Amino acid sequence: MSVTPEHVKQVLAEADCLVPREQVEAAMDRMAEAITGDLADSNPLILCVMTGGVVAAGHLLTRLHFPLQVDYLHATRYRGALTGGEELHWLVKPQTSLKDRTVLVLDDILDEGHTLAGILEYCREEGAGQVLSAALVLKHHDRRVPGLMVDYLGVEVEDRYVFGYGMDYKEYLRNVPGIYAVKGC
Ligand SMILES: O=P(O)(O)OC[C@H]1O[C@H](OP(=O)(O)OP(=O)(O)O)[C@H](O)[C@@H]1O
Ligand code: HPA
Repeated sequence: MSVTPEHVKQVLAEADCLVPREQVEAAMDRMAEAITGDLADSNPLILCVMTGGVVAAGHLLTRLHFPLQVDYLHATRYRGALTGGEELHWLVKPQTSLKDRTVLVLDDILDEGHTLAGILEYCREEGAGQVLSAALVLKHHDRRVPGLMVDYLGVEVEDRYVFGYGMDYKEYLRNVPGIYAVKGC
């Protein structure tokens, strides 16, 4: 089926809500508290992983009340599809130097982890002093890159294709204020 606005509306209407808005907001409160406890005195650079990370970043940043800088990168392996390819495509690299910085990589979802693994490797190669990571959502399955986990996590979801709070369904539905699973996926 082609992706028309009508199709997108139907996908949303038929989707299952896995995590309602209030629970996502509460999870972000907890993440912000943990990040503040660890990083408030480290002048961190927060790296938003575009495009999916933009919503989590927007919500989380206003909960962090200490000096920090923000930059972004765009690395993608799904490129609008529901399954990811092998290769990580770097579309934009951060403009701020990572050398000796405490870097916090912030993304919407940790799924199989190839995206995050590639980004963490890049940050270390660029000379970051400390590299930490945060994801709003962790998908529960056993296909993740062995040993990979984020330092700060919002919520866990079952092994289904999810959208909302930055996560897309065929590049749509990132703006949905809740975490939903596509019917049948
Ligand atoms: O853990 P993984 O299986 O590697 O998947 C997680 C990544 O996939 C999504 O990005 P995507 O490539 O879809 O790009 P987008 O953010 O522009 O949608 C998501 O935003 C994460 O960055
Ligand atoms: O379930 C997902 N939804 C949206 N984007 C994603 N990127 C990896 N997994 C997912």
